Amino acid sequence: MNQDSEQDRVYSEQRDRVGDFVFDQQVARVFPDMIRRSVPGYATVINLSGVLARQHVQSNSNCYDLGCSLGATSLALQSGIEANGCKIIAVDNSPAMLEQARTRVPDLPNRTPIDWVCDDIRTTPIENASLITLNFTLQFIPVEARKALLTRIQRGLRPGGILVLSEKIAFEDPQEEHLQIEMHHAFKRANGYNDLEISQKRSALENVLIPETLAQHQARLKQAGFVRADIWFQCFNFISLVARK
Ligand SMILES: Nc1ncnc2c1ncn2[C@@H]1O[C@H](C[S@+](CC[C@H]([NH3+])C(=O)[O-])CC(=O)[O-])[C@@H](O)[C@H]1O
Ligand SMILES: O=C(O)C(=O)Cc1ccccc1
Repeated sequence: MNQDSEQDRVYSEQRDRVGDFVFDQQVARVFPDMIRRSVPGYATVINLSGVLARQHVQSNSNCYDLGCSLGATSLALQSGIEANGCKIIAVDNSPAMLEQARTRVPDLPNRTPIDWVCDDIRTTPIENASLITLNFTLQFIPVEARKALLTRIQRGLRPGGILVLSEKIAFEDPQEEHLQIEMHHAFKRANGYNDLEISQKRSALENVLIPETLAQHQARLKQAGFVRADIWFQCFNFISLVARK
């Protein structure tokens, strides 16, 4: 079990009706354990976001962590940033998540400051950015709103700026889709989730987390004005892309 959170048992009891997944207090309390046991490669993607920050963050610029949850990515960015005069703006619209993020992450002197903002990433202002992360967040935005958000992100980036986009993806080939999902479920089982937990959470996420294919992501990033978008990480049906302005 993760040292800094309770064990995730949210879907362990049989439910008559499984409602839509929400980022409420019950989820916020167990979130580090839930995401570590559910997303293959999560720690790698988050830690390496810090390496990309070291490489790309420009002095006197902003970094945005969109859908920051408890602030894991913001902390990695803070450790990675070497440039001076920067600010990290961590945005999430779940009050339960942000409340915990604010208490968990200490305000350290001589480090890039983190502003915690409770807001909808579809409308929050984005400006003077050299690095923006969407780590496992775009998948929760309604599909029809994704292009407008990516376009605003592209416009908020400085020349040379990057977007780190990490997502659960779908596959065009139904056989590959099936094999990847089976491997993901095997990963969850290996991490102690039972079949009831896996299937109830799957139902809860069905209308809430909408994965798209790599081709759909890359085409839309181009439409939003990014010059290229390259995969730098994949584990089963989870990927991370770096998109360049
Ligand atoms: N419209 C929205 N506006 C703001 N926040 C939103 C919105 N929709 C969803 N969220 C927020 O996006 C986050 C997604 S979790 C990100 C993990 C994190 N990046 C991490 O590095 O640990 C991923 C997951 O749970 O799989 C949640 O905190 C939501 O409240
Ligand atoms: O659990 C899953 O199947 C996921 O796709 C990842 C996830 C992790 C944490 C909250 C919601 C979804």
